[in-house]
Amino acid sequence: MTDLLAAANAPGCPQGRFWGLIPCAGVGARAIPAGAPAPDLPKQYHLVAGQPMVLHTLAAFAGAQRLAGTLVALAPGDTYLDGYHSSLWFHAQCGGATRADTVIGGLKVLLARGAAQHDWVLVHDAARCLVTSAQIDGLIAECEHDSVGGLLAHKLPDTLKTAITGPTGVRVASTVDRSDKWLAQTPQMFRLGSLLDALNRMGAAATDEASAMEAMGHRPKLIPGGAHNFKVTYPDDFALAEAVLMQRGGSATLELFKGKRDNAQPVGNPFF
Ligand SMILES: Nc1ccn([C@@H]2O[C@H](COP(=O)(O)OP(=O)(O)OP(=O)(O)O)[C@@H](O)[C@H]2O)c(=O)n1
Ligand SMILES: C[C@](O)(CO)[C@H](O)COP(=O)(O)O
Repeated sequence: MTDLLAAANAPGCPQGRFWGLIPCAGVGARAIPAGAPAPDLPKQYHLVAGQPMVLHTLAAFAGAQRLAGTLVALAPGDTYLDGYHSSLWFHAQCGGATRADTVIGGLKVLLARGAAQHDWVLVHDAARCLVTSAQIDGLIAECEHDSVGGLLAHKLPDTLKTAITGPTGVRVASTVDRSDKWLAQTPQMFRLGSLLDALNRMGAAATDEASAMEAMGHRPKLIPGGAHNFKVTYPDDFALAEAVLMQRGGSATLELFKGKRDNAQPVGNPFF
């Protein structure tokens, strides 16, 4: 079994390898409490359960069995991760003004470092720090033989309203049928070349990878991801993420990166 998996990830494999890509170049404006000053660091570096949020995300990717490597796409000038090294991920300052720009920059770096057009890429928000290695491997297993690819998503659990804003405030305009509604999560998994083409065509209007693929006429697979795979977006979300991580034990991230800060030597990665 191990040999089979190694072969599936070998360079030149016709089925393609699997790469992680973590857009990590946002500022986290919605995570700042109303009236509070802007923090020194963007939200992905805030401490959650004792570690910078993105390290929890990276721990999940480091634990996924099928990935050949993971790229963290940082904003230009962001050196926060310089002291952290792992054979399983690397980082590059290839971020852009929008999430779509950052993903496009990351895809180009992967291609420049030897990834193939037909390789698969799993794009995942740095700020979605509760994803598990099992979910990442599960998404690969569900999508690797699909002609398009797919994404983790959560079937809408609540009644859905549209709103209208008028002189008496924000009021309900209508109630929408929720039977076919899902919340898009990440990772979102597509062939690297197809995704780059789709994002280049759609540009910043693509708030996720799937919407760019949809605009090309594709129908990505929806794979249930669960309520815990939420994106830390608003101030209250930090406490929720911390509670889930502490309930899980919270130690995997700590163990994985312990001692890797300061004077650590880069660890050789066969692909980078
Ligand atoms: N130009 C950007 C914008 C966002 N992201 C990343 O995309 C993910 C999801 O975006 P979001 O939660 O919206 O993060 P921010 O853009 O930082 O948040 P906000 O919109 O509140 O400023 C985050 O990991 C964020 O770092 C990115 O890499 N490049
Ligand atoms: C990619 C995403 O997390 C899927 O829900 C989402 O679209 C990101 O949107 P944001 O506005 O950049 O947070």
